[in-house]
Amino acid sequence: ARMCFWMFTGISALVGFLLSVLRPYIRRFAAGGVCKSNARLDGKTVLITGANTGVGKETMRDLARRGARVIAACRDVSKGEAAVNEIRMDTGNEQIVVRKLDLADTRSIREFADNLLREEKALHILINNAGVMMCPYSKTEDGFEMQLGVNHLGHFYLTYLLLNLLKHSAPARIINLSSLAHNLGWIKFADLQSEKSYNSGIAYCQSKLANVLFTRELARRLQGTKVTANSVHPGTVHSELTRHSFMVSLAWKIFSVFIKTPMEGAQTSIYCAVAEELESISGKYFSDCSPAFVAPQGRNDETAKRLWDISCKLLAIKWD
Ligand SMILES: NC(=O)c1ccc[n+]([C@@H]2O[C@H](COP(=O)([O-])OP(=O)(O)OC[C@H]3O[C@@H](n4cnc5c(N)ncnc54)[C@H](OP(=O)(O)O)[C@@H]3O)[C@@H](O)[C@H]2O)c1
Repeated sequence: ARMCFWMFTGISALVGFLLSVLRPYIRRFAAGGVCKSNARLDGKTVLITGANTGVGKETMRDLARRGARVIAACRDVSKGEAAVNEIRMDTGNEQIVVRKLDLADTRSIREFADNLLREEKALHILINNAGVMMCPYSKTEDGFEMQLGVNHLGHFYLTYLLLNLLKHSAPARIINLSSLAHNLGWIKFADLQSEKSYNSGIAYCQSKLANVLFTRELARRLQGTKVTANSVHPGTVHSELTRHSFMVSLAWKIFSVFIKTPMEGAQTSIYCAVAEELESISGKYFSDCSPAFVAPQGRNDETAKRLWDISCKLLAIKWD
């Protein structure tokens, strides 16, 4: 027992020492790609969902610095106001507004879109960023499983309602926050809403795969419109996303040296929003500001079309 104790202590000390020496190098590696574009966004309007915290907030900070008018769509307006006030002070940009949007309620999405269409003359960049991960089983106001409902169906519906404005404002860009987790996902057509069995991890991966498939099919349908659609993996990022899973939250803390800050995590969204070389690139999936590997199930056009049709049916919309 004494030998085990000393071995454990020795190995821990060695690992601790190595980590402290290597920390700056690991951090540089973990930070990933950086958006190098200096493009300005004066006169452009950007909408970011879930902009009050995490990746969305840092994306807002950067795009506000570039002069954009930013609409921060948040389900909790007071949290949104706090984030926006901080960013107004930080960037000097006074053209940032908060609007209420609950993606777990199609009535809220409709109200949000109606107001936006009344108030805004143009929309150049839509960033479907909000997300929920591994929450206990629950349903949205419309009875959809929460992760599918918020991460996929909510953004699908929002995009549908705002698409004409984006087309009128073209060139315009749509950016959907997906995840590396899409690799582990599959679309459970026989039990899309996880009514027969629910696993919070499987449901999250399914919703993130749905983001990739939606982007793919949307890009195909948008050909020739000068509206592009791409999806993004922000990296593994310190944020509030892990709030529902103690184990994931613990893992994030233990491996924190490998995990991006929200500003590092925002780089790929920012890149997709502003990079000049992406003006006509559509239907791709990006990570670390570069095109990245898409799992075979995320490249399946049949699945993408089937998911599209089912999403329209669930939302009772006709989107040809
Ligand atoms: N963090 C990562 O490691 C990671 C990795 C891969 C992909 N992603 C993706 O990146 C995106 C941003 O995640 P994050 O890390 O920044 O997470 P976060 O800090 O938890 O932020 C998520 C945002 O979504 C909002 N939201 C949740 N449910 C909503 C609803 N029903 N209606 C409207 N807004 C809602 C949250 O609002 P409240 O503050 O009011 O809850 C919050 O503003 C997500 O789509 C996530 O899946 C993150």
